[in-house]
Amino acid sequence: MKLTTLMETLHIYQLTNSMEDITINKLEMDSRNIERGDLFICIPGYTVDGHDFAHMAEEKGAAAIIAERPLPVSIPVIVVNDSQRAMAKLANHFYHYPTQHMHLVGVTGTNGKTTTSYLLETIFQQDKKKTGLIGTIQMKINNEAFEVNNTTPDSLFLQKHFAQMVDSQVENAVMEVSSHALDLGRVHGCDYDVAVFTNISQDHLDFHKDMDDYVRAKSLLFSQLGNTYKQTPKYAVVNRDDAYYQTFIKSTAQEVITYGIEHECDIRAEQLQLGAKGTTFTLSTPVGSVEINSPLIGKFSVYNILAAASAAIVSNVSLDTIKKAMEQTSGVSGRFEPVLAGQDFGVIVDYAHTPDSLENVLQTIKQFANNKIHVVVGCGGDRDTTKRPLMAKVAVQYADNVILTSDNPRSEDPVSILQDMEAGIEGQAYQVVVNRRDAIELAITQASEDDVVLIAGKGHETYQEVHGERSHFDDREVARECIASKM
Ligand SMILES: CC(=O)N[C@H]1[C@@H](OP(=O)(O)OP(=O)(O)OC[C@H]2O[C@@H](n3ccc(=O)[nH]c3=O)[C@H](O)[C@@H]2O)O[C@H](CO)[C@@H](O)[C@@H]1O[C@H](C)C(=O)N[C@@H](C)C(=O)N[C@H](CCC(=O)O)C(=O)O
Ligand SMILES: Nc1ncnc2c1ncn2[C@@H]1O[C@H](COP(=O)(O)OP(=O)(O)OP(=O)(O)O)[C@@H](O)[C@H]1O
Ligand SMILES: N[C@H](CCC[C@H](N)C(=O)O)C(=O)O
Ligand SMILES: [Mg+2]
Repeated sequence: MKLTTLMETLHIYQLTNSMEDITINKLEMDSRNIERGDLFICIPGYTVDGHDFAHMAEEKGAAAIIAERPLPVSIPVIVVNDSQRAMAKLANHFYHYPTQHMHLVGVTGTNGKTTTSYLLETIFQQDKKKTGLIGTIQMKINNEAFEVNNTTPDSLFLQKHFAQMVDSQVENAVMEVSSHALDLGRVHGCDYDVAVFTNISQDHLDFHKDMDDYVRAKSLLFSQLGNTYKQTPKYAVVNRDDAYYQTFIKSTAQEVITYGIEHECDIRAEQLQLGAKGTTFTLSTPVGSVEINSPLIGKFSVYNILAAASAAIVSNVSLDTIKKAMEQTSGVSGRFEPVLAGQDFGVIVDYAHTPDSLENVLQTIKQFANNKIHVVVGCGGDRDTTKRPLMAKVAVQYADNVILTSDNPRSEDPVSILQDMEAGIEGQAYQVVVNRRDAIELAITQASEDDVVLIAGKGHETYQEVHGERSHFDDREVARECIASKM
């Protein structure tokens, strides 16, 4: 694309050199990936400043640079106030506004985004749609999976892959929208048709200054809904049972659909029966009622089903299709995933890494457990430190045998993370085993018939990051190995 054409989307900028006759090969925010003819966008990051790599980009053949200040290079520099924001607009323009050509659902909230997104993808596939999905575990285009580094990647990645989805005839896409992404403008220009709110509880207070700031960031998905190009109806899908529901409703000028269990709302789960092997309820909606028999377990799973079903209903999917999809799905990788290796006790791997999700999962296990509950849990390093004592407190409140261990300590000292966790425990018994494999092994060794071992925090993850080094680690694999050596 001609640089002059690309720049039509930016209205306020200064230019240090003529940009006539420059053709842009692709947009790039990382100097290490620059190829001849690319437009390099300098982003001031949390670790380094992209402006410091302008020389490298020039040497590698960049045709021009977007920056927040003039730079000593000989290629044209286009100076903007906010290069993240400019990048989102340029990426959208460069890839021809791909989200205008699909039905796009964004899911935000503290817990349940990944699960709700997968449930919705299953419903859309049951509805015979070509689908796209972007989230914590991976990106999917129809049934092909691709790796992602963030739950909600940067705008360049997003628009590029939305364009790939358009090329693959994707009709319906669903994505998780993290509070970081909303705050950093990664999703500016994404033309959502439906915004879904799951719930709010404490997380990410390292990044956001307090809960109000965190909720404000999440609510941007709703305030920005319809703030785009496609003139189609937009819907805000809101959990009526969450304490913050009003904030999300008031943030949007679009049509609101509420869902829930406890309160009067548009889409509701009635005659709810929570069982150890699955859940049954009547999905009561403005377009009729249908009975759902889901293999998913726990009240929190019902909320995820309701969120997905509500988004599907406003996306014109029939109740019959929703029912079929919800009865066939076997759940999401690493979310309340049982490890079945012939043992006479239960082992569950779950991605609970917040106080609220840990409490939900332990409450669910407690409801059905016939014997002792063991929990192996840690907290991530370089993340919200205030959730550490709270997670430990929840663990001792519900479990009979608590083993505190390492999650992904990242750059932090594993022992000091554990000390932060221990500060939340007053008087109750617990064990500390720094090495995660040893901790899992201990729990499995100590488990007796009909006990349940919950291995929390890492779910689908297939690595562990200790002292900044990543190595292969999969809770499910380790659990299987420990069960095998016990038998
Ligand atoms: C705090 C944060 O969000 N960081 C994100 C940010 O990284 P950063 O600011 O450290 O980037 P940086 O390394 O300083 O680099 C700045 C710029 O210089 C460029 N650069 C750098 C080196 C070089 O040699 N040349 C060069 O051009 C980089 O490409 C970049 O454009 O930009 C990166 C690229 O987009 C992100 O991958 C990275 O996410 C990191 C991995 C991260 O951990 N983010 C978490 C906090 C996050 O965003 N989580 C949310 C929510 C998770 C959930 O609850 O589900 C998510 O959406 O994933
Ligand atoms: N609706 C819910 N309410 C509370 N807890 C939930 C809910 N759904 C799932 N959980 C718990 O939270 C964990 C994470 O679920 P999920 O991956 O779906 O959430 P997420 O919002 O995508 O998380 P992340 O922010 O890490 O991407 C699950 O393993 C489970 O323990
Ligand atoms: N999206 C979350 C995932 C946390 C998962 C946990 N295993 C950890 O590494 O802290 C985060 O980046 O904070
Ligand atoms: Mg997720």
